[in-house]
Amino acid sequence: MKILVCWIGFTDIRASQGKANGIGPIAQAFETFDFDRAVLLCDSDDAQGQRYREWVAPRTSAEIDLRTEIDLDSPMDFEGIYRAATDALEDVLSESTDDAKPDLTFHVSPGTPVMAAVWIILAKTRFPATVIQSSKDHGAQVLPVPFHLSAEYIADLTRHADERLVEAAQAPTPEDPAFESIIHQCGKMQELLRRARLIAPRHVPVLIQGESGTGKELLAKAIHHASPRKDGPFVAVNCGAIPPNLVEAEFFGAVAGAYTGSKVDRTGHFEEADGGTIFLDEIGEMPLEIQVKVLRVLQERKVMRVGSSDEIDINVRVVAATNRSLFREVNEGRFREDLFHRIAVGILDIPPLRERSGDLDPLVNAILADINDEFGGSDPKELSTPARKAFHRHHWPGNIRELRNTLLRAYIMTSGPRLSGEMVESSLLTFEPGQQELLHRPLDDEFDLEDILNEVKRHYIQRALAETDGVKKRATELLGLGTRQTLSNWMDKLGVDA
Ligand SMILES: Nc1ncnc2c1ncn2[C@@H]1O[C@H](COP(=O)(O)OP(=O)(O)OP(=O)(O)O)[C@@H](O)[C@H]1O
Repeated sequence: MKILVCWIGFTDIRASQGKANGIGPIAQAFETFDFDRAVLLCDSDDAQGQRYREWVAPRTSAEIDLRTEIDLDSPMDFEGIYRAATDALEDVLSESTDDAKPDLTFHVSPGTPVMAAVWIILAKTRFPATVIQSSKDHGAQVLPVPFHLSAEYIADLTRHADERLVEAAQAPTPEDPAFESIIHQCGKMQELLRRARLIAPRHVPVLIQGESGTGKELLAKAIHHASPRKDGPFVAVNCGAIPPNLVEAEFFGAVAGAYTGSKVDRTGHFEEADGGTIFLDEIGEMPLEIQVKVLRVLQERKVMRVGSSDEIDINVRVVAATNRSLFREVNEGRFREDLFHRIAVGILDIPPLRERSGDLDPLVNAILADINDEFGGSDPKELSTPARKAFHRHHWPGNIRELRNTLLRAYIMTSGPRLSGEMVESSLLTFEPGQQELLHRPLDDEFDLEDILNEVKRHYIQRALAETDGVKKRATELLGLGTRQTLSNWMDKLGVDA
């Protein structure tokens, strides 16, 4: 269903009265494009609108939906124009079904510059649409609007929401033992956890963003345990790992018989999490049709099991996590903007390990202590100096799970009391940024040449320092850098510790 939405402008009215040089922008659009329906907004009197409709209707096969008596204070009344346009669009969308989603076009030429500006804002944010314009010389044509207002607008909104949260709590943050399991030392993690402690006790949804294995679930659990819901359940759901035919039943439950073979009622994850926290991991993978239903559950605080019409009250806090940019997912239409705003109230970005200068040693120590507790019994193992150096030499892109698995592999293979350098080396899965991988990264929105070059520099500086026991003069020679000062400058710039 192709729908044109626009104001009836002065030139259109004059054209219909035979007083303009040409047929006016709306009739021009009808000559170039086919529409099923045209929603025409008229801020002049009803009679004038009706006369225009009679004049323009024979020029198009589109059904004309004329909306008159729109009261504007002035042709520059931003608020009135915005409200009239969004009311009309909400109306149009409410009449549509999922199968017949309207394909919207906004015509920016009829009307005032403020009206044109509002169409562009709406087309790039709440109501994605094609924008067209027309002129006497070139007729009607699509107007390219090649920027992503939506992503910037969302980022800005969320930044403000975030700033407000931080400002609201400049008071010292309560120490909570729930966060003790998150090993850290670097400033970035300290700041992140300060904010997490502020958000945890409030009943606000949280969105945790970070690369795979950086500790998103660990942080989500800590938030739950530091909240008044700590005695309630913590239910973790990996949104990307549920078979499509079961998604609905998994989230909302199902009554016996709703599916072939189901003999008993099934409780959904939202119900399981009642009184506690539901952790929606990889929320970016949630299918769009489930997003609508999750949104409804969050708004109405009720779920309906598949096959039942009874509503069940639920009281859950949502903590969601993603390792992809949800801004981009929203912008590209894969994630609903309204759900994004529902869940992204407190936003926490976990930095990858490569940006956590100083965190490697405490993490290695803590993880080894954990492994010793679990497997060591009365014979705990420790790291030899070469083993520790081997950890420093390795390029850890960001993944703490990988660090843990490497330690565990080395531990299991070591029979004596001390993990050797060779054992650690042989336990490392070589994810080093080899030439192939470095030269074949996708040139997508994430690509940043500067970042890649810095990654390489950081990697070799860390290796040189590890191999020379931190003797900068030697490391400078190994790196072929000329002077020690150059090395120090690079280290400062890249955040590498001596
Ligand atoms: N700061 C930390 N201190 C101690 N252990 C950590 C830390 N961060 C992560 N870990 C450990 O690393 C492993 C991965 O963490 P977690 O599962 O929380 O990551 P994730 O970001 O949720 O991963 P994914 O994106 O794959 O779901 C877990 O064993 C976790 O306990």
